[in-house]
Amino acid sequence: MKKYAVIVAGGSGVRMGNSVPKQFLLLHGKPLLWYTLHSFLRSYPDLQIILVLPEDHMPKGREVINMLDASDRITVTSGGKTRYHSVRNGLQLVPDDSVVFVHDGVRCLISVPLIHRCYKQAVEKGSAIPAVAATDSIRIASGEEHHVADRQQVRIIQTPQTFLSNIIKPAFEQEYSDDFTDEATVVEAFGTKVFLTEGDYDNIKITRPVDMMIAERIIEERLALRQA
Ligand SMILES: Nc1ccn([C@@H]2O[C@H](COP(=O)(O)OP(=O)(O)OP(=O)(O)O)[C@@H](O)[C@H]2O)c(=O)n1
Ligand SMILES: C[C@](O)(CO)[C@H](O)COP(=O)(O)O
Repeated sequence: MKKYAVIVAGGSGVRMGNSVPKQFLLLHGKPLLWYTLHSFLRSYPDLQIILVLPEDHMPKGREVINMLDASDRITVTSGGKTRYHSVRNGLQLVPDDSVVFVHDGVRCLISVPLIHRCYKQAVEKGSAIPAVAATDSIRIASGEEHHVADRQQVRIIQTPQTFLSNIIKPAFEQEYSDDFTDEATVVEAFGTKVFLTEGDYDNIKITRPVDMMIAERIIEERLALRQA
């Protein structure tokens, strides 16, 4: 099977509150997006990347690609109004008969074993949606009202959400809905069941400044382990 990763890095990072979009912020001296691309490039030698970038930050994105010396494996396209539109732009460049990983550019701690697990399950079942169990108490709230939910039943959803191309590409031809928070919701709305797989607690999405501190620490630990 051909392997394609659509890495969406077309957002502006409002919640991070920095004038530079968070995907270009430095972690241990390298842009956050560098780590994401590096892990996917390492995962399979025959994997191609479609990198979705903000229209007005293309040169910054190209700088990151040049740092990786893998321009023959990375194709760039521009982002859309929402994450859904950015994913759709990326998918247009994915050929049929492929396995497609859709991954947040800002989940920079993605591990190669997780990428392999998603690939294997997507080939077997058509999809692999990484998920981890909730570790906090959970309440469902509506205005002033709220009630406790059984956290054993709650899963926190991550990326790379991985699909056979003949499942995900037609699903993204649907009209956009605000309910589309990830690829799983789009594919389900199209009438196809999706399958979860074990995610990874380190695979956090860098959303707010505190996430940068956590990621910096995890990267330092990984480097120390490699040097030991
Ligand atoms: N129009 C958009 C919005 C988001 N993303 C990407 O989707 C991933 C997850 O989104 P999120 O964390 O929400 O990123 P931002 O939209 O940049 O952040 P915020 O919502 O705080 O503005 C990020 O890699 C982001 O760059 C994208 O490609 N195109
Ligand atoms: C796709 C996702 O990363 C799964 O957890 C998440 O839904 C993206 O969230 P966003 O903050 O709305 O972009």
